Amino acid sequence: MIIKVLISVVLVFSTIIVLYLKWTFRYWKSRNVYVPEPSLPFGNVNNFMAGKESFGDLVTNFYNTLRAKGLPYGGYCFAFKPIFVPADNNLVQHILTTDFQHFTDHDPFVEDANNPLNAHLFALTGAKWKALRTKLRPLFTSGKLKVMFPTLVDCTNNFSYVLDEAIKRKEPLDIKETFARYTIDVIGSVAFGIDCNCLRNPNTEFTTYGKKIFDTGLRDSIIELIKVINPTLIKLLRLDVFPAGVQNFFVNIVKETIDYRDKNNYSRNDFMQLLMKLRNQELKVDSSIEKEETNEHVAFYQNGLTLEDVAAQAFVFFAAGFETSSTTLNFLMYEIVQNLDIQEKLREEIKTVLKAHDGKITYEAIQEMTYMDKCVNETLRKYPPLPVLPRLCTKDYKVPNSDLIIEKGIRLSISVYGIHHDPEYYPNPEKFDPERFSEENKNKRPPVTFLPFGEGPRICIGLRMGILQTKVGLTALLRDYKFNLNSKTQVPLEFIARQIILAAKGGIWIEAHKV
Ligand code: HEM
Repeated sequence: MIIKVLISVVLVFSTIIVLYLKWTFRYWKSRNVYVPEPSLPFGNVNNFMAGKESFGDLVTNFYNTLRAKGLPYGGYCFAFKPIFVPADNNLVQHILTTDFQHFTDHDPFVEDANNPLNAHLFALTGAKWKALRTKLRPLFTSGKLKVMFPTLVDCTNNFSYVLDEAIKRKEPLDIKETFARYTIDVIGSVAFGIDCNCLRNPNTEFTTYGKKIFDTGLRDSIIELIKVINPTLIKLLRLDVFPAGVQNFFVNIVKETIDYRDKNNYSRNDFMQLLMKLRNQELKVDSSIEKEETNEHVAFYQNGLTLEDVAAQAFVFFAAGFETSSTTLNFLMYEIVQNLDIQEKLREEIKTVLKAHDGKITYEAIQEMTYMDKCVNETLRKYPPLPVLPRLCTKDYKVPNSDLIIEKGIRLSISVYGIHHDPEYYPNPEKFDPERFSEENKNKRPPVTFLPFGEGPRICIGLRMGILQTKVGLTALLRDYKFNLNSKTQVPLEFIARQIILAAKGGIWIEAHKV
């Protein structure tokens, strides 16, 4: 009897879910917006949920379909939730910049005392985001970066340790691994004030937990699904957004660092010191910025950052900074081991510029390397580390030249990868051609067609730092070594399906030789 009742309850419950899903699948059709036919159980993301397709590929394919059909936008269904995808350049510009006040957030934010790391800049929403962004802005001025510059250069010293060892053993190198260890050394040092020394010792806790952040699997797809269905469920179900141990590791490191510096009156030129100043309210917010803010924001300024706020920001600098930059270096290397003429031209520029700076890698020398700038930009175009920009509609929005209203609460996916590979903006998009970024060619393209760092008020706050550490790493390497592609690398590349950040299947393997 009980079993019969249970079966009936399950049947009724499943029928309600199926009917509800089918009803939500009609969301876009009922508004005359193009949507590929959604199917049970997850609408248009069944392949993503099964790990067969990356989220980046999913959105890129959809963007390409919209462009092929000549449509300015379309929608897809992530289970219950309708997602909006703009494909028209003007509309993308409106969303990211002109009409930003309707799209201020990345994701709905879940405030949760059990997950203090959640309160980082990328995740925060509305007034809190704006207030914190204003507070953090002074940390990233070129003056501050110049002060941190010697740390970046110091971190390159250990490249030789890894490369010379590989040369001695006649072994190829998984270059992504080497670059990740370099960028962990840089960000660990500038964000946490800790000499991680990962290039010399690959088995530090920083490497383990750093990699864990991006070791995405089925668990992350499920968390993503729960976030899409209803983010507050994360809090209710007491789910940890980050893999086991990550939270404790980063919060404890920050506590220990702050305690040590406070007790020993010790200070360093790094982000941690600046964050500590914000905590103690020593770092003044620019008064012109303060005037722009509403009372709500000003009230938020009046409190310094809490220890958890500091931990969350140091964490996001680390998470957002190390994998993105090492990914850029990784794909840049992939291109220059196949285009040896470009590698040689880069090396020539490095030699010439460094000669004029007494052989030293200085901040000014890096700014003079214009060909390197083009190569880094072309890498970021062809391989944007974040292939999709997320946005949340925070205020109903009428799409220009259309009757469609994007309702508050609707999520958006902006296909950076799709735009960067759109032949209308970048003819022959699979060709690696740094000259696309000559001043003349840049000026020919419409705005918002180069989005590796996003755009508008929510643009990457660490943009200059990311570019700088990529260029410093590349300068040190090409000054001293030549590189070839090893046959272990899969050509053409395939991207790993479950990764949020673009990553090559099987890694990129290279052989190093002394110059
Ligand atoms: C090549 C390196 C990097 C790339 C490609 C990159 C890319 C991005 C992108 C695409 C966004 C989202 C922007 C948007 O929504 O419009 C972002 C946001 C962010 N990035 Fe980066 N990033 C890089 C390096 C860094 C570094 C070095 C740091 C810190 C030290 C950093 C910290 C952040 C933070 C805190 C945000 C959130 C900003 C906000 O929501 O206000 N990033 N980044």
